[in-house]
Amino acid sequence: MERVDHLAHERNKSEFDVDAMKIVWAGSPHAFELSDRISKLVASDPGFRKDNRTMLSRKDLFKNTLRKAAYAWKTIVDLHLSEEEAAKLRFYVDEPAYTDLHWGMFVPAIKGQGTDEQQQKWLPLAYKMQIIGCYAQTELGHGSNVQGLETTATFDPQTDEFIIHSPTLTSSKWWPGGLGKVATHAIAYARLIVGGRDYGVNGFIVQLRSLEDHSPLPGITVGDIGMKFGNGAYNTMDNGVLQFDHVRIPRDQMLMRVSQVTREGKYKQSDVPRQLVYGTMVYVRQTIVADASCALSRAVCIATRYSAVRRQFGSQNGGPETQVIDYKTQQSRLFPLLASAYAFRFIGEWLKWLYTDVTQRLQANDFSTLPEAHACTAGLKSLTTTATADGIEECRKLCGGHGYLCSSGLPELFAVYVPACTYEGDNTVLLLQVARFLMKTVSQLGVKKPVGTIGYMTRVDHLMQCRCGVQRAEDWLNPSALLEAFEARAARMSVACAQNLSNFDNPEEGFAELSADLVEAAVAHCQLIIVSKFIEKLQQEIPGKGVKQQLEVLCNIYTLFLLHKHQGDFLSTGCITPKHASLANDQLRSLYSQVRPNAIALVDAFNYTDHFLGSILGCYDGNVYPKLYEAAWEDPLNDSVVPDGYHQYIRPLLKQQIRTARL
Ligand SMILES: CCCCCCCCCCCCCC(=O)SCCNC(=O)CCNC(=O)[C@H](O)C(C)(C)COP(=O)(O)OP(=O)(O)OC[C@H]1O[C@@H](n2cnc3c(N)ncnc32)[C@H](O)[C@@H]1OP(=O)(O)O
Ligand SMILES: Cc1cc2nc3c(=O)[nH]c(=O)nc-3n(C[C@H](O)[C@H](O)[C@H](O)COP(=O)(O)OP(=O)(O)OC[C@H]3O[C@@H](n4cnc5c(N)ncnc54)[C@H](O)[C@@H]3O)c2cc1C
Repeated sequence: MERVDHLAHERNKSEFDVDAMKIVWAGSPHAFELSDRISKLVASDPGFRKDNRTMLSRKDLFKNTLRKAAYAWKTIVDLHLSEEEAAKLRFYVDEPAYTDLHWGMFVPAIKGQGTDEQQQKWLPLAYKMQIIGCYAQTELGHGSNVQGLETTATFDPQTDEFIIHSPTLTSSKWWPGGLGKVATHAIAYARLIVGGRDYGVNGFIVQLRSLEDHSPLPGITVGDIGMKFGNGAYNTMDNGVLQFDHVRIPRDQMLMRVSQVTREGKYKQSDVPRQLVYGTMVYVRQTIVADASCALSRAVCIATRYSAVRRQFGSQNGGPETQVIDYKTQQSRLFPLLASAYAFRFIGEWLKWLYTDVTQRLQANDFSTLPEAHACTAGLKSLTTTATADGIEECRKLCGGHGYLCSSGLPELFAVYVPACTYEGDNTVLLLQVARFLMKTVSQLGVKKPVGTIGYMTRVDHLMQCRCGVQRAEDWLNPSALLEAFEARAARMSVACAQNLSNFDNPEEGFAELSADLVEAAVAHCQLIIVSKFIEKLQQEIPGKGVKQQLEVLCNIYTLFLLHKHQGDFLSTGCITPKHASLANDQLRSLYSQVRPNAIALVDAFNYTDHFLGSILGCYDGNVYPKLYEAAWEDPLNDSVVPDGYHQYIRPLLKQQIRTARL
């Protein structure tokens, strides 16, 4: 039977070359070809089916994840997939699993913090999955405060070993993904104690389980920490608890790139800064930013397609009702999220570039850009994950009642995504790191020239007193007007915080007292980075009919939406007047009308398969109602017409009601 495309009339309206946009979204023709091929490979293989996840018990769910991970590995080996192809395949399998931590943190930690010899020894085993690793940093008592970790690694010069020990209940490792049931090895973070002196936290490679029968090694107590938020969702992951009871490991299993302990028990610090011990977190935060656009674009794709299918009210003379996407309120909630998905895509690309650049500099012993890289990865991770988690929930509401069904894909997407606001650094804690960087920059103005993303501070005198020149709504389309408003707001908020801080005798006390304002200043700075990189992206040549114009509309929506949402900041710092704010809002409304005919094509450009989207509401052909109806009958509760428990719990009730009625 020929498939009917219920969204064809929407696709026909689009004013740009969707195939060209697909390449812009993917990043390059090569990236597009890779994503397209691998996503179709996964979608067409029943071994990667995922539509039954929310109905399985935890044990069945977990076993199914193990099966899928093993099947994915077999596919990778059988098809001789490259590293890049394998990573894409894991991405499209779309199920949190121990492999995320093995490839995403264990391997990068050895690469970033191990010496050449350590890499030569451990990486080949990890690459072939002959060992499976996790990243065991967080403890029951401490996650954010890494310096507060309690696990100890005490050097024993007699045996040339470290003794890894959990001295308290609160020092139990708690949360590491893959630890609970699978990992054979961990990078465990512990306080390095040499000759009775505490040298702070460092990473150690510790074997946890036998490679023969998977039983925990002597001195190791390990298990899963229990069910987490939502059905299915992150419960495919075995986040674990781990205690060490005087576990001995050879000295050469301390990751020794940053500091070393010699055979004689001497501690040595390399030339590299100590902060590189935190390097794996910087790497993962950068990947999380890139990932935010994937999660948000999925939710937006579902909500946009469904908003074009769904009709409510407004029928004229018995004709069709209004598509809900035509309501201005729906547009004002949905289109900023569509624009954010594109903005996060481009900031993710830029951050990847920044990370590569800082890595190359570190290799050449140039550590000058490390503080900026830390501030950018921390701040952008915080901003994009908060906006994405909120955005997925908004998309669920945009889909009305049907958005609450698991078959919409949105509840599970939210439940899987929302811990991103906490893991790899709580979002508020990370913004406070950005605020420290900003306060340091302001205090050094005139002594040290700010560069890179903080370069706008060189014009602080101008930014403190400039006036917005916008006179008509269209003037807000001028990138210089937008940039200056965002730069002035960010600079003024940072300078105001710095001035307030100077009123305190004790700077740390002042920082704690003003921390809520400091977080807002950090948000303003990070929003400026995203806006400025989107504008920079549009200064490049972008091929394809109408593609650049669409991106300009999205960039303006993203920027003016932020200005509208945070107009309190812009007004209170005097960067704009109420008249400017009102003109910005007028312009925003007009931009929504421009994006409307292109909305479906703009989400088609994500090129997601129905398998990856995992949503009846978001399916490509828009044939929503028959699919919802069919799916309802597949629920196990509908296996029988009369439910289990009828004779025990319903019938006696009904009988009792009959007797009461007769009385
Ligand atoms: C494709 C693959 C996908 C992979 C996805 C994986 C799956 C994901 C699944 C989920 C997986 C989830 C997995 C997980 O969740 S793994 C666990 C993740 N845990 C965290 O993220 C903990 C968060 N806490 C911290 O990072 C630190 O303790 C903070 C930063 C809060 C404070 O720390 P501390 O109290 O020690 O520091 P300080 O404030 O005295 O500052 C000291 C100096 O150090 C500088 N500094 C601080 N940090 C960094 C840094 N990073 N690079 C460079 N520099 C840094 C700082 O600017 C300052 O500089 P200066 O001012 O003195 O110059
Ligand atoms: C799903 C998931 C997977 C994870 N995977 C791993 C893993 O693989 N490996 C691993 O090691 N860890 C992992 N973690 C742990 C994670 O990294 C930590 O939970 C995270 O760093 C937050 O730390 P916390 O839990 O100690 O939060 P807390 O620091 O206790 O935060 C609690 C509250 O206190 C606030 N707060 C804390 N400090 C400050 C401050 N200085 N100023 C103001 N407010 C503050 C926070 O904003 C938050 O509101 C995972 C966590 C989750 C949820």
